[in-house]
Amino acid sequence: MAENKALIPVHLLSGFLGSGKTTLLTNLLDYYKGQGLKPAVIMNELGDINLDGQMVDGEVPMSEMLSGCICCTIRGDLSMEIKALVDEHQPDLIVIESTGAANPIEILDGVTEAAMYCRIELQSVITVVDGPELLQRRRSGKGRTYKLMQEQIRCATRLLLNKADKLEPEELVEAQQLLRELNEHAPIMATIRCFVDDWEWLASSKQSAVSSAFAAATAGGHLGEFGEPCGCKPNRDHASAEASSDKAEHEHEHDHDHHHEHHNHQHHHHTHDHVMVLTHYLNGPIDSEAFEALLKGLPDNIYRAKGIVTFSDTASRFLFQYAYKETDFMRITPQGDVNDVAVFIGEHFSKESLLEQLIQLERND
Ligand SMILES: Nc1nc2c(ncn2[C@@H]2O[C@H](COP(=O)(O)OP(=O)(O)OP(=O)(O)O)[C@@H](O)[C@H]2O)c(=O)[nH]1
Repeated sequence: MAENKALIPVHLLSGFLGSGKTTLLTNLLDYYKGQGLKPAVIMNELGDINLDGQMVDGEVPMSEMLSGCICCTIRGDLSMEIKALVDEHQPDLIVIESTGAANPIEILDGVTEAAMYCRIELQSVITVVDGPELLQRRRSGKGRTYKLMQEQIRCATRLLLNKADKLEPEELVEAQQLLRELNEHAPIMATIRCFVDDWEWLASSKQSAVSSAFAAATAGGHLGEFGEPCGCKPNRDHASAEASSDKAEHEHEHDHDHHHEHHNHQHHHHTHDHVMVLTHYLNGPIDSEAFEALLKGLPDNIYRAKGIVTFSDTASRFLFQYAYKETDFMRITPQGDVNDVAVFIGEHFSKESLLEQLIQLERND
């Protein structure tokens, strides 16, 4: 009988841009599949392409929520996506990877709403913390990004202190102490590439994650009325020439301020001027050295980039990742029909000058 069926656990992966959420997701999926379980995934991207989805096994049922942030602009769709996944695939569990700019407290609303339509239960909010970046942001002052990182930490029922390979022992202790100050309850594990010895520990959570995350986030008056607004800017800039007319439309659509009605709350104001996204479709192969030089020369306020590129000097295609000055290239054969594309995420950077550099790169080949 339906009433006796166990609830489907939902795990929410949170953490700032480039902290390691997709790395964790692929590890977690391997673990679940090894256990003979059938996971399903919801991936959310600010841009209109899901590059991270390329990292996920094609057999895993996946719902892609693009061009917006599930904590605000497309939050209303989240519960419907969860219901559709459950109805269509009957997964044993669902993992949601939010955008790095999302405030998880807002997503919890979407998940609780979904619980009204299908038998699911939020079991954990796992926040992946980029250790070096957290310390760097703490030292350099109290910007909005740092505030958002703090909120993501406060909401967690489990904390992964990731990129431990880039921390000195005393920095590791400092970061652990900071996490403990921000979140008294969530167990903390230091990781390299989000590798966890005990996956059972990571995915299980005795208390109801919704109530503990809400409680942690609102404890001691840390949050304002709703906490820090998310850092996402849903304004997609399609830099390709073909998309330029589209672009004006998107800017018109999204540049005004958004007001959202929250359950049991008054209006909340998302300013949406924090994180910017530039998506540029490349019109052909580019020179690998020139591209690496471009990435190397990116200004500090572009902290994340990713994409798929074809180099004129090598045969295969590459998935590239850039996070806080570190670059990774991985040879791939993309699933489906995927264009060469580069996505840049940062704060208040000049899209025009970056676009100029990209066009120059295309011209030179
Ligand atoms: N040095 C180091 N690099 C890591 C570690 N974990 C992940 N990375 C790298 O950091 C980059 C970002 O990792 P992702 O897993 O894509 O991060 P993400 O949080 O999903 O990024 P967004 O989707 O942009 O928010 C990739 O190049 C990873 O290979 C780590 O522990 N140490």
